[in-house]
Amino acid sequence: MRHLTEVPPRRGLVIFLNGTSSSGKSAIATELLRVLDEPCFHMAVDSFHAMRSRTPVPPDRLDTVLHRTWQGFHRAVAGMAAAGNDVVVDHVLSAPWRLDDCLSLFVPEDVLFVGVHCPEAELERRERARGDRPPGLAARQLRQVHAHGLYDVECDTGVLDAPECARRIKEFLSDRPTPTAFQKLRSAR
Ligand SMILES: Nc1ncnc2c1ncn2[C@@H]1O[C@H](COP(=O)(O)OP(=O)(O)OP(=O)(O)O)[C@@H](O)[C@H]1O
Repeated sequence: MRHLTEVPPRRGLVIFLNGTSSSGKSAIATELLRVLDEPCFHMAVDSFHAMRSRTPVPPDRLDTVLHRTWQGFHRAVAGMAAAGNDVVVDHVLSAPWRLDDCLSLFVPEDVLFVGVHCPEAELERRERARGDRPPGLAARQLRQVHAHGLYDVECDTGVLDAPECARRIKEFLSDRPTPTAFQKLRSAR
């Protein structure tokens, strides 16, 4: 490897997968990384929580610690894209401030906003089968996660498998219309 003194400027693409827990975001992200032509990073909110030390947090500080983790995750995604890296974001927009924060940080024309849907009964079935998520978590998130009501692309993982969702997202990328969903959502604020 040569040590470069200059790297050509580039703005990274952000493929933003939003859906409840167990909706299939990670499975789609894994497929996207397999099929996309450019080097690409899967950035999942779960992996940011997993990076935190296991030191017990006093209950009265927990909300602050969690909010800093989410805010740091959003800024890390924006930073990777600003350095020219393509990113697949795997996130749960289960509170309105999370979308507002992302809208204020990401370059809106560079975001492909993907709604990952799954019927509630199937979410409950997956939760039981996985056994590593609290029962009812996805159902509790369902109402808020898609409340903003606007995407560039939507997938129903109750019908399509992850490779097919990834194929459709990749196909959409080849001829992306503007304004993007992020541009529309930002101008509506
Ligand atoms: N399209 C699909 N069809 C059927 N099962 C799927 C599909 N996508 C994912 N699954 C299964 O659903 C479970 C959850 O998938 P995955 O981990 O991708 O979801 P997630 O949205 O990333 O969840 P979390 O946010 O809780 O990490 C896994 O057991 C996975 O095998």
